[in-house]
Amino acid sequence: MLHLRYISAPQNSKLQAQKSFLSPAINPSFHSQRQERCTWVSDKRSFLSSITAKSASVEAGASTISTGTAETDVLKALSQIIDPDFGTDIVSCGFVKDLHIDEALGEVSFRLELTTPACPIKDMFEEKANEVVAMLPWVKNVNVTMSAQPARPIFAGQLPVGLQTISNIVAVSSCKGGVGKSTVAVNLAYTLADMGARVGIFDADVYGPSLPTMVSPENRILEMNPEKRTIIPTEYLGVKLVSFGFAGQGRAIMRGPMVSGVINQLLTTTEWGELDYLVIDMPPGTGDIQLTLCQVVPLTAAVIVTTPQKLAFIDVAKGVRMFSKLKVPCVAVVENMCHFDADGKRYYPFGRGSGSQVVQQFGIPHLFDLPIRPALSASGDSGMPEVVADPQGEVAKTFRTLEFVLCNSVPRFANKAIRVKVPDSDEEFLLHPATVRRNDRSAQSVDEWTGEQKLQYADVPEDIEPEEIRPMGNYAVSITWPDGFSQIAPYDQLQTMERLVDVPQPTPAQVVKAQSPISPNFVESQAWLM
Ligand SMILES: Nc1ncnc2c1ncn2[C@@H]1O[C@H](COP(=O)(O)OP(=O)(O)OP(=O)(O)O)[C@@H](O)[C@H]1O
Repeated sequence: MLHLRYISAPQNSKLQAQKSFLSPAINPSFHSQRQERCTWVSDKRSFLSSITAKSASVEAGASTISTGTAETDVLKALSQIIDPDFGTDIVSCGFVKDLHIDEALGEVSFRLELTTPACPIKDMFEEKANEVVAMLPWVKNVNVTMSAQPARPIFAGQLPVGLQTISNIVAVSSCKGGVGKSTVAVNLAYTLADMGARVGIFDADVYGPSLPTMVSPENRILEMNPEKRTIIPTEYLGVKLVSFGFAGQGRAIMRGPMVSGVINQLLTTTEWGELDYLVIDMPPGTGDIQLTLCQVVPLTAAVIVTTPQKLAFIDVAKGVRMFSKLKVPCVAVVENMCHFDADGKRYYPFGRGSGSQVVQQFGIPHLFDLPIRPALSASGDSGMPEVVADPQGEVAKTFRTLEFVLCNSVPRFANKAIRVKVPDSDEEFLLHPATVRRNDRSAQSVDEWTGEQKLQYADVPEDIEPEEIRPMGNYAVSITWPDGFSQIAPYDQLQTMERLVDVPQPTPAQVVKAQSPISPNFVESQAWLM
């Protein structure tokens, strides 16, 4: 079942991290001879798909006509529900908001605010929340509403205004044309939208834009805001759309640098508004145009589309390497047109195995097969994505699983991170400061005798920053936190914590901006090297 997949391979590090947070004290070796260093870095990139448990998780003040016991009952009941992604209960995660209790009438209402509106298990959360609260003996009526946290800006202050309110930017890429990249991009975008996310599609293919054929917006020409000199996206079924094909120019005859300029202008001057996901339909290939695009935009994740031919493997490998160099995680490979069924048999007209070879060789966690389906082609040509035309069909099911994988594989990026360096082993990784603080195993955080966790998840603000990090011999670092707490963090323990994904190096323009007084941390961070 889907639920099982949710905690599959890509989540291992998270689960391990949570285990170390929740379980009794681990036994780090205090005699490690490694010389490791911690650096405090901050690149202004906000956490994607993360939670903010800044304050007490429930707005207790909002409760009405309730006794403390009733409220405790409700919270206790809700704390049985564990978010498999964070390994923590939904109360500690800060998801429960606006709790209202009328004990006399037996009425309870609250809102569950999730990290993303496209949360694949939101229905499960809603159902479970209803169920556990309804089981309380005095409860007669439960009213649960679902909502999502607002989009979080990425590289806030360092990106063009139009991109500042986009939470996740996902590249759908292929190394050759005609393999079905646009088909995947469009159907993925509409699946995300169907899950309740605010979505945009940017068709970055200037030479052969496919988006205008695949969707049918009423307004087929992009409008300009003459005052702000910005582009207003057109829209179809709630998804915002920008394509050169909507610029009234048709296909372009342009040289590379000019193309890059046009793509960047279209992308960065668009008023996207708040988006949970921007899906970029990349131009095919791995040349300068693609590279420039990836450098301008802080990509959250990439999905690679390929066909099963052996030859395609070489091209796909190029794509994976490009994203890997840019430190963009490839979360899935879609092997399109892999087979078709006829006369009760399955045919593989392009051979088999190149997708699984990519997955094995590059450690990409998920492979999806998309068969050749006349309906997919027809829906592409008719301007209505297949997942919209046939939401219960096989294709829609595949895309729901891809959406599920994407939402759960979107890594937690380094916003402000502690860089742990292991000079003798080349090992270097980033940790979120709040994770480090939450994993403190001292007597102040964990009961020495029972192993019971005293420091609760929500006790540590998500945006906590260390004041000072000092090495202690070669086995640990001492971290001073703003509340005065001095944490001794052994390197062995740091190694078990959930790691953040490093982000692409900033472009010179970003560094220059980061040196302004508005965002000093970027540069300051480089000085934390020990
Ligand atoms: N699985 C499939 N079954 C049938 N037709 C498909 C399938 N996938 C894609 N197609 C069709 O193949 C054609 C090419 O697909 P698409 O435009 O998505 O490819 P692309 O890689 O984006 O191409 P380009 O690089 O030229 O933009 C389209 O007509 C599309 O409808």
